[in-house]
Amino acid sequence: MEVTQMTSPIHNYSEIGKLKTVLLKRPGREIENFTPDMMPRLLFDDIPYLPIAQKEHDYFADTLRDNGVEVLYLEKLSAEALDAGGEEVRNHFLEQMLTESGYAAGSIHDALKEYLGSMNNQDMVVKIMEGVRKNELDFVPKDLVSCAENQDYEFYMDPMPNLYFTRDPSACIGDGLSINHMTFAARQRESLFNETIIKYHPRFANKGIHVWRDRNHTTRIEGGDELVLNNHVMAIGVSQRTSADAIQDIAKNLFKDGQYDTVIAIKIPHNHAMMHLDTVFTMINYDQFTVHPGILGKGGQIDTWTITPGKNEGELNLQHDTDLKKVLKTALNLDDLDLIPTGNGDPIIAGREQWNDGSNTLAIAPGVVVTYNRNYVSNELLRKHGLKVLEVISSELSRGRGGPRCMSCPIVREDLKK
Ligand SMILES: NC(=[NH2+])NCCC[C@H](N)C(=O)O
Repeated sequence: MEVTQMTSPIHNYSEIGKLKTVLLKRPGREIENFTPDMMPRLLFDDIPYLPIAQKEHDYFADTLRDNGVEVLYLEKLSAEALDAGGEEVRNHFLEQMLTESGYAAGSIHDALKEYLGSMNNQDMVVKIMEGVRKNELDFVPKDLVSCAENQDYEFYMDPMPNLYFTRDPSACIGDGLSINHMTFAARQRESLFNETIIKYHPRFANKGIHVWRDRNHTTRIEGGDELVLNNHVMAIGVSQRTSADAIQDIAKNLFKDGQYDTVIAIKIPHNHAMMHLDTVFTMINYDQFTVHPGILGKGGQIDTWTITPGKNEGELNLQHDTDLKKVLKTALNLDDLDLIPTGNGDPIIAGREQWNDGSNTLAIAPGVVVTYNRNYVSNELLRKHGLKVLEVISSELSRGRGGPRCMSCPIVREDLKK
């Protein structure tokens, strides 16, 4: 099924088509603005060293630019969207952000509104991302609600250190996107930036972008689980971050309003190291994939459900199978395919390199992938399988538990030639 010409500002019909436009977020003070006891709740396993993390991220962005990719930044687009939307949009965004930060009304709400409201849009966006400490406000709690706040806690608004993982709050699928209700409170506010950009930024507003599923849901889905395998097949992880309900819900929408007719739900272990499908499985060429052996059972089996439209609208057919290769070959119409094991079959190396996102590759063209340099065993194996591997530096970036695919949200890719 051929894809329409690129009329929408979003055009993403595969995991491997030549990457033309991508959304990144440069790490800011938010990745240092927390203490060790906050790490579990903020989903971090260490506290990165900001200047080096920024240097590494700039290297990542330059690697993409050097390969013809237009790099957009979340923090810039968010401020530009508020500029374009005017005072009413800015006020609604700030009120929504304060509400989702726990302050819908009251004296603390008013103090935060005055503090953030005194800034221009760029400074306000950056400050919200960095977090707001109590000592930044000239505010003395007087009423019961504000006095009852935990006085020992440093923040009114938590930092948002996971923002540089732009993969997760939204996912571009075809000429639309999902704007995600995410799983943990630490990340749930993130997709408000994406929603604001799509609604009000001149590049995206009123351009016929289809929202396959918006953030106003209780069931959860994150972009690390959403893989666009081609122009009619998706793979979505049933994971720590994405529920089966949400998968069925977006599948119905994609089938009804899009050109997608197949969603392969892949059940992976529910844990922090493998929080998304793309930490253990990515598509890197027409018939090549990375896979972490740790998700495959003794005979290589894994639970998958191939979801297709049912007889009547809104109904779904599910076909369970445990042979991943067979499921992919059938759905993608491939005679054979190459599942390349992270760590080259060594269980210790596989565990180490998966932890540091050795499976989390970003394809910028068929057979051309960006990976973390630290995963040298997996990188060497990819080269032996004919991949062109562009390594980026990662000592500080990887402390957030995400790799090149996590740190990127493809917006435009060229259609596949075959
Ligand atoms: N697509 C991905 N694998 N994203 C990785 C996100 C890492 C982040 N610390 C979290 O736990 O959410």
